[in-house]
This record gives sequence, structure tokens and C-alpha cells, in this order.
Amino acid sequence: MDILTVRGLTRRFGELVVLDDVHFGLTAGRLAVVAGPNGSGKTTLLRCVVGSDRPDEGEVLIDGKPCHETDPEVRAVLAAALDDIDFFPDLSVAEHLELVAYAHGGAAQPVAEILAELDLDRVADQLPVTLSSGQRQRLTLASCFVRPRRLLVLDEPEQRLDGRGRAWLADRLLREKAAGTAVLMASHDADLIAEVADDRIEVGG
Ligand SMILES: Nc1ncnc2c1ncn2[C@@H]1O[C@H](COP(=O)(O)OP(=O)(O)OP(=O)(O)O)[C@@H](O)[C@H]1O
Repeated sequence: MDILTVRGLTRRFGELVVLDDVHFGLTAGRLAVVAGPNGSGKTTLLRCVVGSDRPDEGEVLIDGKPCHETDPEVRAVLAAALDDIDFFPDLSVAEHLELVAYAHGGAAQPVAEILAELDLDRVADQLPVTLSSGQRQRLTLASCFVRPRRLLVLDEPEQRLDGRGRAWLADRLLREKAAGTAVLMASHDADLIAEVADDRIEVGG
């Protein structure tokens, strides 16, 4: 059965039809990439899937049930990194990850391990505001990987990562699939897409 089902999703902003009757399903262990040029509706689609935007028509089902962002069941299943993520300003990098794990029923992977994996161990005691942009991106991704999940939604996760970070990301996504996580990802990185994607959802022109 699909973990994620999108049916007839349509989103308009005034006269602009950004998403027009989008359909797809995603099962455990598969990765679908959302592809299209700038402004084609990739982020809008992901925002509708995670519930931070509402489609004008159509529906999003998680485990066959309509998805509402605040449902405890959805919160337990869905880990998302879209660009509107906020960090707790007064918590260190390590404390932020401890709290995210705690809020979702415990760490899926020890915080110390994920810090080391993402080269964040050197900045574990720093506040988010003191991080470089690449380190902030790594913390965004770590926030998804530290918590339990069956569905992962990522908006251009490769952005601001260096070469080593991109290699790590590809490997990590392959491991996510092997562990049975369903992944929906917007990306402009053709190499990453070729390496990890099973399905391709084209949006826009
Ligand atoms: N709240 C909004 N009000 C009006 N227009 C919007 C709104 N949100 C998005 N749009 C428009 O919808 C279109 C799709 O935007 P979206 O951010 O989904 O594109 P994208 O494919 O993610 O682009 P990029 O590759 O640049 O990240 C754009 O033309 C954008 O201006």
C-alpha cells in the first residue's frame, strides 16, 4: 500500500495554475524526485504534501487517510525539511537534535552519531545563529534523520552542501530507501537524481 497518495492536486495563485491535477503514489523504500525549472511548482507541491499549504482541489493521503499536519499520526510518520524550518534560537545544535528526537518518541539514531556523520560534532555546542549556511543545512537534514520516520520530504536537500556533503547525501538517501523509508524530494542535481531516484514527477512547462 502507498504510504503517500496524491490525487488530483491543483493549486492556483490568482490566474496562475501552478499545479494542475497532479497524481502519484509512493510506497515504502522508493524515492520520487520532483523535477522542473525554477518557479514550476516543486516547493508548492511539497508544501501541499506536508500540509503547510492547502491545494485548491485534490487530496493528499498518508497511509490512505487524509493528511492534516497537526495529527499525531502524521507527525509520527512524516519528517520534512522545507526551507521554512526554524531552529530553537537558544538551544545548541546538540540540544536541538535531542529535543527533536524527544518530541518524536526518541532518537532513531544516537545524536552523537548523527552529529559525527554530518561533521557537526565540532559545532555541537554552538547556537544555530553562529553556524555557516552549509552547517545550517546539515542541521536541517540532521533534524530529519534523528527522529523516527516512514516518509521523508526534502526540498533541494543538496543546496549549500559541499562535494563531500553531496556524496554523503546520496549515500544517506540510498540507506533511507534500504530501511524502507519513502522519500519525496525536489532537486536540481542531475547526478543525485540519477543515483537515487526511482520515479520522476515533472511539474510545470
Ligand atoms: N503564496 C504565493 N502567492 C503567489 N504566488 C506564489 C505563492 N507561492 C508560490 N507562488 C508562485 O508559484 C510558482 C511556483 O513556485 P514554487 O516555489 O513552487 O517553485 P519551485 O519549482 O519550487 O521553484 P525553484 O526551483 O525556484 O525552487 C512561482 O511562480 C511562484 O511565484
